[in-house]
Amino acid sequence: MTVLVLGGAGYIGSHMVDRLVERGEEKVVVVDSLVTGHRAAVNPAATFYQGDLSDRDFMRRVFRENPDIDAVIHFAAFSLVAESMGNPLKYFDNNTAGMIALLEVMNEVGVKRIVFSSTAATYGIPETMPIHEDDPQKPINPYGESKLMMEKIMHWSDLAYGIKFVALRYFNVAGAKPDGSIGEDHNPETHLLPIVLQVAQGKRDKLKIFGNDYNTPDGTNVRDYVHPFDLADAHILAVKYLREGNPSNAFNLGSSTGFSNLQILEAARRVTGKEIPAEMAPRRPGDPDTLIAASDKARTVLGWKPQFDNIDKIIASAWAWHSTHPNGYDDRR
Ligand SMILES: NC(=O)c1ccc[n+]([C@@H]2O[C@H](COP(=O)([O-])OP(=O)(O)OC[C@H]3O[C@@H](n4cnc5c(N)ncnc54)[C@H](O)[C@@H]3O)[C@@H](O)[C@H]2O)c1
Ligand SMILES: O=c1ccn([C@@H]2O[C@H](COP(=O)(O)OP(=O)(O)O[C@H]3O[C@H](CO)[C@@H](O)[C@H](O)[C@H]3O)[C@@H](O)[C@H]2O)c(=O)[nH]1
Repeated sequence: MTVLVLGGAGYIGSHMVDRLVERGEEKVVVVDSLVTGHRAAVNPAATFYQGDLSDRDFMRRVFRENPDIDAVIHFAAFSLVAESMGNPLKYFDNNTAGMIALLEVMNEVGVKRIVFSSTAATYGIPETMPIHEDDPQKPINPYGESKLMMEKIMHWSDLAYGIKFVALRYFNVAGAKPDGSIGEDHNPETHLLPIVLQVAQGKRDKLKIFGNDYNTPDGTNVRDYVHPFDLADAHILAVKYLREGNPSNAFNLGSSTGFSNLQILEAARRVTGKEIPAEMAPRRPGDPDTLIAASDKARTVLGWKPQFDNIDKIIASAWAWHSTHPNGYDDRR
């Protein structure tokens, strides 16, 4: 059997590919346009194709050349909340329209299983915390809306074409392979933890904390952090779940513990031993106050057991990457 990983040169996708290759149970094929990803992040044991998943002819060729593909794991999307507020069509085009093109080709070639990156951003401003999978999904930014549309498209494609899906709604992803060989390298970087660690490295002067007047204990946003290896394990379990003939489903993936932006800063100071200067700044548009997952459904139904259950451990793994790769993959285009 072969698994096709879309977006496997990206931050989370590269950890997925690495995990699949090290597990050694199936062949791994990667498709990535490298629009935000890095060729060097892809484990060399995987077969790599550079191209855009919305290019139907290209995707037909990938499936033709790899006839044993029986499941697709789909990470390839744009994912920046703030950017999506200013340029929503970029998100509906790459994320939502990309999903339509992909499902068309999957249906044509008869591949009927897909595990896909959804997000906590589909819930918008939750009415209760922690967030359960059947809570209302009312996104407050175009990124979250683009992902919710992808979930709905998959629902109807299941009914019409029998393409079974698992939507994995990640909360905030942070950390890296603990040996420091792969990690997070976005340009521009907008995520909290890599920015905090770039300040620790001396690459930035200070952290700007976006808003301290939220309805949270210390006024800064609260988020739930999950490690990419734990996500990768959940994807492996989700593929198994679909191969066993189970129905389409959606699962939250988080630690069920919230950390405020100030708590992340304090933890990073503790782990790195660096001062990490910071200042308060205005709110960033599109940020909900608090996002914390109820993730017992993934534990019960999929048998998911996250290993990175401690924020210091997650931050230490990210620091292993940042401190040894001050310029990331060093392949700026
Ligand atoms: N990072 C997070 O905290 C987080 C949280 C929730 C959900 N997600 C989702 O997880 C997925 C991966 O996120 P990431 O942080 O690794 O992002 P990333 O930008 O590092 O990775 C995305 C990868 O997909 C590729 N790609 C994008 N559009 C493509 C296209 N049309 N065709 C082919 N390749 C394409 C990019 O080149 C990149 O390698 C995304 O779908 C994102 O929405 C991320
Ligand atoms: O320089 C910075 C960067 C971020 N933040 C704050 O840090 C928190 C986390 O922000 P960020 O790391 O950008 O993640 P989110 O915007 O919460 O979004 C991430 O987590 C979501 C799920 O919760 C996913 O859907 C998105 O794809 C992913 O980017 C937010 O309160 C930000 O305002 C700062 O204060 N200063």
